[in-house]
Amino acid sequence: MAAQIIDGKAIAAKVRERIGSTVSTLKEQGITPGLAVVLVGDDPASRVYVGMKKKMCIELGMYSADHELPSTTTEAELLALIGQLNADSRVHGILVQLPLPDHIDTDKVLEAISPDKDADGFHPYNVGRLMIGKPTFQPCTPYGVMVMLDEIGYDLKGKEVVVVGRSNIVGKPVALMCLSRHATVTICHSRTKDLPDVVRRADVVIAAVGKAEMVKGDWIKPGAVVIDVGINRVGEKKLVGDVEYAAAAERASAITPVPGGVGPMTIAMLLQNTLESAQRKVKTV
Ligand SMILES: NC(=O)C1=CN([C@@H]2O[C@H](COP(=O)(O)OP(=O)(O)OC[C@H]3O[C@@H](n4cnc5c(N)ncnc54)[C@H](OP(=O)(O)O)[C@@H]3O)[C@@H](O)[C@H]2O)C=CC1
Ligand SMILES: Nc1nc(=O)c2c([nH]1)NC[C@@H]1CN(c3ccc(C(=O)N[C@@H](CCC(=O)O)C(=O)O)cc3)C=[N+]21
Repeated sequence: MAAQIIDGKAIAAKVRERIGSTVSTLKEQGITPGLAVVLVGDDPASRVYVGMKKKMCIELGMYSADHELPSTTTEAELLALIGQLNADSRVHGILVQLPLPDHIDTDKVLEAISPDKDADGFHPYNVGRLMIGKPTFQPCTPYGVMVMLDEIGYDLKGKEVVVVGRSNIVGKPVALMCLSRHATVTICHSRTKDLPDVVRRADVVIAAVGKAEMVKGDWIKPGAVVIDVGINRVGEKKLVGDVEYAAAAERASAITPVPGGVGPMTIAMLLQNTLESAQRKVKTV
C-alpha cells in the first residue's frame, strides 16, 4: 500500500493561518508580536531561511527586525546587539541563525539571549524545562515534528521510536518530546552498532543525520511512520532527505517528503513560539 505523504507545506500553512488570526486579536489589545532574526556572515542557505522568516512574519502581521552583520563581526559586538534586543519591548522572539563564524563562541551567544525571548528554545534554561517535562519555548524543528504527528492523528503512547542523530537542536529534543508522550525511545548516533537492525524495530523513525539517503528503505518496518528531518543538497539544486525516500515510501504507512516536509514546519513553529511569547507577556502585564 502506498504511504500517506505528510504534507508539511500544507500543515505549516494551516499553523500560520491560526497564528495570523491570533495575531489580529493580540493587536486589538495593543500588542504586536515581534521577531528579531540575526544573521552573521553571508552563507547563501542561511540567507534564504532568514528571507523566508521575514516574509512570513510580515504576512502574519508581526513585527520583524532583521540584523544582517558581516562575517567579521566580533563576539562582543554580537553580544551587545543581543543585549539591545533583550531590552527591546517590541521584540518577543530572538533567533540567531546558526552556524556562527568560528571566531564566535556559539554557547556564549545562545546563553546571552534572554530565556523569555528564546524563540529557538536553545537556551539551557529552556532545554532544562523541556528535560523536566515543563517546556516553555520548544525547539522549532522537534515541535514541528510533534504537530505533524498530531495532524495525522498518530498517538505515540507505547510506540517504539528510533531517532537517528543526537544533536542538541534536533535529535535530543525530539527524543525527549516523544518520551513525554510515552513512547519508548532509542537514540542512535555515529557509534551505534547495527543501526539497520535498531531502525527495523521502529514504529516511528525520525532521521536527523545530515547524510543524503543514508537510512535505507529496507530498514523500515512495514507500516512504520517515517519522519525525515535531513536536508541535503545534491548537485546544484536538488534537495534530498536522510531517508531513501522512494524505497521507504513503499513500506511506510506515512512519510514526510523533502522538500515540503519538516522544513516548512520549522519556520511555522518559530512564528508560533514568537506568538506564544507575546501571549505570555500579555498575561504578565
Ligand atoms: N528540516 C529542518 O527544519 C531542519 C533540518 N536540519 C537538517 O537535519 C540534519 C541533521 O541536522 P543536525 O541535527 O543539526 O546535525 P548534526 O550534524 O548536529 O548531528 C548529526 C547527528 O547524526 C549522527 N550521525 C552522523 N553520521 C551517522 C551515521 N553514519 N550513523 C548514525 N548517526 C550518524 C551524529 O552522530 P555523533 O553525535 O556520534 O557525531 C550526530 O548526532 C541535517 O541534514 C540538517 O540540515 C536541521 C535543522 C532543521
Ligand atoms: N538558530 C537557528 N534556528 C534554526 O531553526 C535553524 C538554524 N539556526 N540554522 C539552520 C537550520 C536549518 N533550518 C531550516 C529551516 C527551514 C527549512 C525549509 O523550509 N526547507 C524547505 C526547502 C527550502 C529550500 O529550498 O532550500 C523544505 O524543506 O521544504 C530548512 C531548514 C533551520 N535552522
